[in-house]
Amino acid sequence: MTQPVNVTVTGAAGQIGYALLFRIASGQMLGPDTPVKLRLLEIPQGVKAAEGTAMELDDCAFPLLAGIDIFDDPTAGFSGANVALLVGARPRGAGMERGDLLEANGGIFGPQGAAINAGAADDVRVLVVGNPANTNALIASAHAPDVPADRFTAMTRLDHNRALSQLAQKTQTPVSDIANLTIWGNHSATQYPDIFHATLAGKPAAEVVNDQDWLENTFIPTVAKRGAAIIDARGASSAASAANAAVDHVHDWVAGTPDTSWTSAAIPSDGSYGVPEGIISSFPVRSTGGAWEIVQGLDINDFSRGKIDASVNELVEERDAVKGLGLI
Ligand SMILES: NC(=O)C1=CN([C@@H]2O[C@H](COP(=O)(O)OP(=O)(O)OC[C@H]3O[C@@H](n4cnc5c(N)ncnc54)[C@H](O)[C@@H]3O)[C@@H](O)[C@H]2O)C=CC1
Ligand SMILES: O=C([O-])CC(=O)C(=O)O
Repeated sequence: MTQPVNVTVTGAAGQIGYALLFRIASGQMLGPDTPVKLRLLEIPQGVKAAEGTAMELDDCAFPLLAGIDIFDDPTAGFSGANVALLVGARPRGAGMERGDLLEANGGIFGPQGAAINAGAADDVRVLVVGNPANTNALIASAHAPDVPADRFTAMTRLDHNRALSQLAQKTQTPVSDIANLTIWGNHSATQYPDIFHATLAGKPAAEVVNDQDWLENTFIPTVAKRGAAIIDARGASSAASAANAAVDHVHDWVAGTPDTSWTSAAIPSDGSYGVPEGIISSFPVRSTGGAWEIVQGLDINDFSRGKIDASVNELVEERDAVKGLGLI
């Protein structure tokens, strides 16, 4: 039997945790031949609910689930972690400014980065889901100097999947026939879903769509503001779709992306496409050999350039803000 993979999930008692843990334990994230040991990390008030979720996980009798441990201490929770899913975060409260939110999350992601640095496995791969995800990932990475920076990523796969569905519906194309869509920038309303390199059954998507008004005034805002639309409709933020995207992200990171298409993930910039080095920005990415690579050599038209720059500028502002607060 293969050695179990240790998967630490923070915010395990939250709504994404509830949708995510069962998918991981069933083998959908790491494949049908890989046993997993779950390490659930919560704040003390969340431990009892996490215990309840663990009871339900037991009750599924998943053949691949090799154990569940629950922690309220990050150092213990990340000890030996091969995969770390950082879901728990401080939500924006009434009257909270962006600086307050960044500071509150710095208090979570700084210590978690340090705990990953201290005790995670050498091959640890980190996905930050908790918002503001890109900057939280930057904070965690800054506190983990011994872990290669490219192991810290943030989730824009939900945005990518939302964009796939919107384009599929507009063009009456099966999702499986769409390739090479990209989300650029921040997981925020400034993100840029880019169809200019996408293909629909091999045909250029922008030519098939041939509707700049739809692109600018329907597609981009629908994808970028989908999170708020879900909150408005459901009375709670996206949970099952966020969990699904986390499963997709880690699955592709570990197993590799198919040759037929790239995907989107927020990873540390190497300066590609004019994105300042070190910023954790969403790019077109492929995974080979267990590492993300930015797809190179794409022509960026003026429309895309403006949109990418706007979102990247927001990331630069967030980085400067957390630097100013002494969080990185
Ligand atoms: N990147 C993305 O695409 C998406 C990100 N999100 C974000 O994911 C995060 C989680 O969302 P939900 O599960 O709906 O929230 P939730 O409020 O239902 O659950 C969050 C859980 O995290 C726990 N928690 C808080 N601080 C913690 C800490 N320091 N250590 C461990 N656990 C901690 C809380 O006790 C709670 O159980 C939010 O920040 C949300 O904005 C949500 C959807 C999509
Ligand atoms: O704003 C939120 O908490 C939810 C979110 O990130 C999304 O659905 O994209």
